[in-house]
Amino acid sequence: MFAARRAFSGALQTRAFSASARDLSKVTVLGAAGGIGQPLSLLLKLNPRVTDLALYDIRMAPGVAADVSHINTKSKVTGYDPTPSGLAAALNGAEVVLIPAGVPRKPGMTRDDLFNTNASIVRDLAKAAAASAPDANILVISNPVNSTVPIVAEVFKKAGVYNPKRLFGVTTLDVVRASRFVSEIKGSDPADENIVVVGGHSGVTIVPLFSQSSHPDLVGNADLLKRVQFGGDEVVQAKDGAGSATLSMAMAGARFAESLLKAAQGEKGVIEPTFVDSPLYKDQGIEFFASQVELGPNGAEKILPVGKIDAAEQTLLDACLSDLKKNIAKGVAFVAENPGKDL
Ligand SMILES: NC(=O)C1=CN([C@@H]2O[C@H](COP(=O)(O)OP(=O)(O)OC[C@H]3O[C@@H](n4cnc5c(N)ncnc54)[C@H](O)[C@@H]3O)[C@@H](O)[C@H]2O)C=CC1
Ligand SMILES: O=C([O-])CC(=O)C(=O)O
Repeated sequence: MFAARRAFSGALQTRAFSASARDLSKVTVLGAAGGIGQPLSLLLKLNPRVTDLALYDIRMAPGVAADVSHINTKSKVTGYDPTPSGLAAALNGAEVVLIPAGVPRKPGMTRDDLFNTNASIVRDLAKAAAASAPDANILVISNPVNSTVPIVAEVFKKAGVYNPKRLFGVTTLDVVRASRFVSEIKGSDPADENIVVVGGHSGVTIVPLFSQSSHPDLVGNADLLKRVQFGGDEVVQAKDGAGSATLSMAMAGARFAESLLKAAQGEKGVIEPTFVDSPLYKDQGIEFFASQVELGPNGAEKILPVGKIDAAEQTLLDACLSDLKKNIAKGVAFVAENPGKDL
C-alpha cells in the first residue's frame, strides 16, 4: 500500500492539498472511453488539481463521464457528444489535453504498424485543439508517439499556433517500467529507483541509461534492456489480441498530467522524461527527442542534456537516433501529403 502510494508520487500524495480558486484547471481527455481513457479519467477525477474534467470520444464519453462523475471529489465532469461542436466544447479553455485516441497493437505488430490508422485520428484531433485550445499543453499518448508528436507539431505550425514548449509525447511509462524492472532485480523499492530513459517510445529508440543510476552494473544486462525496450510487447502478447498496456499507461499519463499541473501552479524542480521539440540532436536533423525536462508555468522550461553515458549506451543511442529520424520524418511528411479537411 505505502509502496504503491509512493510509486504514484503525484496525485495520491497531493490529495492532502486542495486547489485554490486561482488554480482552476480544465483537463480534457480525447479518447476517454478507451482502454487507457477510462482509467485515466478515473485517476484525473481523483486529482484535486483538476477542477474541470472534459471527456470526449467517438463513442460513450457521456456514459464514462456519468460514471466517473459519481466519485465524491469536487471536480466537475462533462462528457461530450461526438460532434465537431462537442469536440470544440471539450477543448475550449483546457489547460491540459491528453490524447489516447487511436487503435492499439495486436501481437506481431510494431507501433509503426498503427501509423496508417492513428496518424489521421491524431491529425484531426490536433486541428480541433489548434482551433479551440491553442494555448493548452498537448500530451500525446497515441502511438506511434515518435511520429504522432511531429504530426501535432505540423498541424499547429500550419494553424500558426505552434508553441514547442507545450507539446509533449508521453514516454513516462518507459521510466515507470524501468524503475519497476530494476527494483525486481535489486530487491529495492521502485520509488527509490530513478532510471533515466531517453530517445523515443518504441523498440530500440527507448534507451535506458543505467550508468547514470545507482546501479551502473546493469549497463550490460541484456535481459533487462530488452524488457525496458520491449515492455510494451510483453503486455500486447499477454493480452493476446485484446490490446496493449492500458492500466499502467493510465497511471503514467496521470502522473505526467499531475507534474505539469504542479509546475504550472508554481512548484519548482518538477522534472519528467518526455518526447519534445528538442535542441539536443537538431544538428543531426532530429527535431524531437525524449529526455529529462524541467516543467514550469510555460510548459517545458528546460530540456536537460543527456549527460555522460557509457560506450555501450552510446551504441544504443546511435541506433535510436537513426530510427527516430525516420519516424519523425514520416509524421512530418504525412501532414504535408495529407492535410485533411478544414474544420
Ligand atoms: N505512449 C504510450 O506509452 C502508450 C501509448 N498507447 C497507445 O494509446 C492508444 C490508445 O490505446 P487504448 O486506449 O488501449 O485503445 P482503445 O482502442 O481501447 O481506445 C482508444 C479510444 O480512442 C477512441 N477514438 C478513436 N478515434 C477517435 C477520435 N477520432 N476521436 C476521439 N476518440 C477516438 C476509441 O473510440 C476508443 O475509445 C493506442 O494508440 C496505443 O498504442 C498505449 C500504451 C502506452
Ligand atoms: O506497446 C504498445 O503498443 C503500447 C505502448 O506504447 C506501451 O505499452 O509502451
